[in-house]
Amino acid sequence: MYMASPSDPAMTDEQKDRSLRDTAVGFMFAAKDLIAAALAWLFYMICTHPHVEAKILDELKSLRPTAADDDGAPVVFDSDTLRSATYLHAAVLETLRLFPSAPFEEKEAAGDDVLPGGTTVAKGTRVVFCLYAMGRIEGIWGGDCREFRPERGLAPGGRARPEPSYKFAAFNAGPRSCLGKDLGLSNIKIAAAAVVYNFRVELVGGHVVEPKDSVVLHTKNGLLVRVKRREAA
Ligand code: HEM
Repeated sequence: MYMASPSDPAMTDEQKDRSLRDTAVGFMFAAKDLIAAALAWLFYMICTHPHVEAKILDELKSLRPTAADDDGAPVVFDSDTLRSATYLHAAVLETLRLFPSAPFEEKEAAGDDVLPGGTTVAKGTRVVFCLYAMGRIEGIWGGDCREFRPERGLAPGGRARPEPSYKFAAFNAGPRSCLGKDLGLSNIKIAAAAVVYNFRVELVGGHVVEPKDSVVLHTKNGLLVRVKRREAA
């Protein structure tokens, strides 16, 4: 698809090459860094919210694993099976709300415009906004916006309750939003489900976990954990 795109006839060959190169680099970063960062924060949340870990585990136990542990091999779940894991899905999105893997977003005004708050922006102005901060604004998420609460993303009865993309913008919104959203979420859930089901992950005592100031929201000092097989935990 990307070899055929962009199809804008006004683009020069050089611009097309550059667009293709940038997209390829984007895919590499997306597949590696954004998913890895999201997984680190998800496990930080799981370690610090044992009741969430218990709920994810209960949900996984209610599903049919893709590979059983008859021979002692770890149990895994595929993406089709995990489609009904709505609590795990909500926990991943809640993690991305508080710790968006891409914490900043940048836009350039295509023409003179006025932002909803009344600020005027002239054509060509670059506007940078911080998704990390947006996840912590009471006016957007309510008084408990700093709490990690997967239930926020669930309707009564446990069904997923999607938020508008302009409110939950971890995958960007509008025509340039993330093309790998479903694949990314699916990768995160497959990895998280396999680890949570088979292992107990505990933070190493005294290890300080805080965001690193960078274009991808990594943890500043990594995430030091102890991992134990569940039956031995
Ligand atoms: C947790 C995982 C991911 C997150 C949080 C994420 C987030 C984002 C964000 C915020 C953008 C907009 C960037 C910008 O405006 O400059 C974006 C764009 C994009 N993402 Fe992802 N992404 C993830 C995973 C993936 C994966 C796995 C792929 C592909 C395999 C992917 C492919 C892309 C592509 C191709 C774009 C550019 C779309 C365009 O400009 O038209 N992403 N992503």
